Amino acid sequence: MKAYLDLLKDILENGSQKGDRTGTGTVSVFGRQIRFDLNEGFPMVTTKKLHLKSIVHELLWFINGDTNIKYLNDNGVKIWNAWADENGDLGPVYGAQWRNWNGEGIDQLANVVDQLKNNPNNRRIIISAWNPSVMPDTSLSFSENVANGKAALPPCHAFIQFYVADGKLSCQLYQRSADVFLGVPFNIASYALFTMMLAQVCDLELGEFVHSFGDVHLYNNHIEQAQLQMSREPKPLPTMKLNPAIKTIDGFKFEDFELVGYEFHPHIKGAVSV
Ligand SMILES: Nc1nc(=O)c2c([nH]1)NC[C@@H]1CN(c3ccc(C(=O)N[C@@H](CCC(=O)O)C(=O)O)cc3)CN21
Ligand SMILES: O=c1ccn([C@H]2C[C@H](O)[C@@H](COP(=O)(O)O)O2)c(=O)[nH]1
Repeated sequence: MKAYLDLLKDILENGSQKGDRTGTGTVSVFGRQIRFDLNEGFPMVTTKKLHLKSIVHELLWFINGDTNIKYLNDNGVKIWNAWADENGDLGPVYGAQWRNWNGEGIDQLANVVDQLKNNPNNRRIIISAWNPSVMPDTSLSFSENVANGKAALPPCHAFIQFYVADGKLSCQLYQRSADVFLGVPFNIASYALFTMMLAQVCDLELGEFVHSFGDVHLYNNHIEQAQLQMSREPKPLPTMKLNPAIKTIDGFKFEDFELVGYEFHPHIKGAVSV
């Protein structure tokens, strides 16, 4: 995970101080890209312990088209609680856009599976979570926006393209806004896993996960945590095993994933800016 540590260093060395919506303030750079060959191990950050359970449940929750935190909370995952309304709703966030874009019955994920299987040379194999018609009004609260049919937060990982060459599946994500200490380690593992799941159900080998960033920032209250990570030696990457019996993208359950050989340095706490 040298690419991740290099990104932290780049932000600390080249970043500008920038205010932000949450009021915390960040050190920020614009326009960066990191890439991971998925044949070289599963890209889990090793310089702090990552909570894979939250990552897997969140991904299954997106795939289910779910936008209420109940499923996450029932499985002990609290990472979306701060933005949900009193009923647990987040409005039309990722799951809604992936499986039922704009409420129009457009299932982008099913279309991706179909194209990967039947038309892999296609240059239009895309999922867009970005939907201008559900952008929140930032002068209102999260729950007021949800009540108005808007998303509590606009998507950060917004645009995903898949690519097949030589029988290998690659994925590129455009992330418009990236919390490099808390969100990015989750996002890398999540999209690596998503690519592996799609490769399995579409009978493809693994290619790369390419992660492109817009505003990639370190919150000012995460600087010491980032420096501690940079002082640590990365460990070899683990291997992710998927239950080979699963042949549909909707067929995966939590028990179908096994991470083997994850070596890590101790967890590092950091407050999330809401
Ligand atoms: N400021 C901010 N950063 C984010 O990364 C982020 C948001 N907001 N809002 C929407 C989602 C929610 N995400 C989150 C929220 C919290 C954690 C977090 O607290 N992580 C801790 C605990 C992990 C756990 O409980 O499983 C960590 O140490 O990684 C991670 C991702 C990613 N997104
Ligand atoms: O998957 C995610 C979701 C969110 N983030 C971060 C990026 C920003 O720090 C905040 C969102 O705030 P905006 O003002 O809407 O940009 O959440 C992430 O890194 N990964």
